[in-house]
Amino acid sequence: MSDPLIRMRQLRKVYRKKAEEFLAVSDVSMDIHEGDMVSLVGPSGCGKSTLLKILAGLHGHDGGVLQIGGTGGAAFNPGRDVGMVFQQPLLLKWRTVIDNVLLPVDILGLPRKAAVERAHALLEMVGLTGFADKLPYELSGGMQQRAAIARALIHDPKLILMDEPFGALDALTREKMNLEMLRIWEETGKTFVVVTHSIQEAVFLGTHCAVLTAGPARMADFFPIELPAPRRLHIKTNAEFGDYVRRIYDLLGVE
Ligand SMILES: Nc1ncnc2c1ncn2[C@@H]1O[C@H](COP(=O)(O)OP(=O)(O)OP(=O)(O)O)[C@@H](O)[C@H]1O
Repeated sequence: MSDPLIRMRQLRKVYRKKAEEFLAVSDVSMDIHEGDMVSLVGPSGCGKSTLLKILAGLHGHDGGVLQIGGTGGAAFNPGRDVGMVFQQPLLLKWRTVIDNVLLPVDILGLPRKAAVERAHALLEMVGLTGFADKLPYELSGGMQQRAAIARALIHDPKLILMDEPFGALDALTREKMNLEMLRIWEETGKTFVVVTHSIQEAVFLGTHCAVLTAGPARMADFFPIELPAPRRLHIKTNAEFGDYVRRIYDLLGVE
């Protein structure tokens, strides 16, 4: 098998404030290969966002090993090689949808002409054809989040990090967005790491799942999810799906 895009071994992060120390992430070990869709699930405060911030290069780590980028390729540059999607779309309200999608291009100083073409193609891919010149307030919450996904892909990053991307959406829109996201993942072949509070969502989306626990912070398990592809909503009624969900409930100590 090829070298992983991301290798973590016993990764650890401590937040320090004056004399106080708080262990936010510990014992995180996993290999993430190109094209994987990894879901990170766990209770509030178990360090999911902290782990994403470490992968995004926004925080350092205090112990263990983190290697990103595999071997043979150019060095991994988080500014260029990571696309982020947050719980809120965080679109700039004075910029049109296409100009929001182009924001990373402007920030990174990349050539705009080719990027405009790519932005239109991405808007088509996320189902927003015809909305390029609208302002964010003219879009529904789900549509805004689609624009945020297009923005995360515009600079062709190697790694897409999503922090509770559908947490602010209603249940039905969230299920639709899960399907959309799987389609986008299949079309782009990119590597995704997705934080979720929802055990069902973690199982439905992931090729792999990392289960984190709090108090003390640690990784309880990391395992592949071998459910039929392409995933369709009805697999949620399969016994195998239920087995994965139960495994996570057991790891989290939920009766
Ligand atoms: N900058 C910081 N300084 C100090 N402590 C922090 C900081 N950021 C997070 N923490 C603490 O680290 C722990 C992990 O936080 P983190 O945001 O990574 O958890 P999470 O699993 O993403 O939580 P949630 O699901 O509620 O978003 C929490 O107890 C939090 O209070």
